[in-house]
Amino acid sequence: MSTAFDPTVSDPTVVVHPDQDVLAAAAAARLIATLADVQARKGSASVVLTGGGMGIAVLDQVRRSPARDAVDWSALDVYWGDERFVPADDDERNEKQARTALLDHVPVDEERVHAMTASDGPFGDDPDAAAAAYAEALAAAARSADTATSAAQVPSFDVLLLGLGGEGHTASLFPDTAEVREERSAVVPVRDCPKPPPTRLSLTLPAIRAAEEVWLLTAGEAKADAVALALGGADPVSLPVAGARGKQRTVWLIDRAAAGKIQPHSE
Ligand SMILES: O=C1O[C@H](COP(=O)(O)O)[C@@H](O)[C@H](O)[C@H]1O
Repeated sequence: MSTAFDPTVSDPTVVVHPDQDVLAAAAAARLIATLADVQARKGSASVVLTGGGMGIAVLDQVRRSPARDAVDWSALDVYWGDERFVPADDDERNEKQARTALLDHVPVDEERVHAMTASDGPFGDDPDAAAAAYAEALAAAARSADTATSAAQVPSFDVLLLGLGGEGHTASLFPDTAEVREERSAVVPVRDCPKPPPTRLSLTLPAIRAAEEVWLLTAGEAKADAVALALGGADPVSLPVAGARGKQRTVWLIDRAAAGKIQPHSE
């Protein structure tokens, strides 16, 4: 699997901030401005949220920003790129963390908050059924969008946020797995994950690549090897984050420590 010379996705841009606090504040400002711009243009916007330390720190900064109500929260569709398949009130759940950091504090339309099902939800402890249900919800949203073709499996998300692990996972796509090779489904169940909790749900790389803008958010020296390898053109099967690209923009928003091993020619 490769993204080299793929005309349907964008080349990465890298923005390096001095430290993780500046990064979180700057990414929050960028997110507010981008969603407000999209809403001015189209009337509504969509965002795909991520879990992980930096993803949640950015939402926390959006909540704290005096500019946060530049976004019309009632005209925003909220999705997730991955979810830990645990009970709804488990602190590990990405949805719960996002609600605590931001969504519980802004007037989102709950009908437009599209969380992945929890393990105590309507499908019980069945990640296959939960993944299939999320895929169907995405396909239905794509069918109802003015700009989508009837064949679209997912909406053209306006902004899709991702984090990454030191071994190169992104969303819940881990290296050298069947899930990272998945070409047909938009959403997959993921079992036996090397990072706990072991069972998760994840968008696939083709679903991620349907986004207009993909933003990779990460900080710290522990991520520096993965960042450098991804920007150096690694194979997405062995380094999933290397395959995360947006149609219009792919932006790496990182701190100096995470940028420490980037080779000059790989930006
Ligand atoms: O488990 C997860 O981890 C990644 C990265 O998180 P980080 O805390 O190491 O930055 C995140 O992107 C993903 O959404 C989450 O489920």
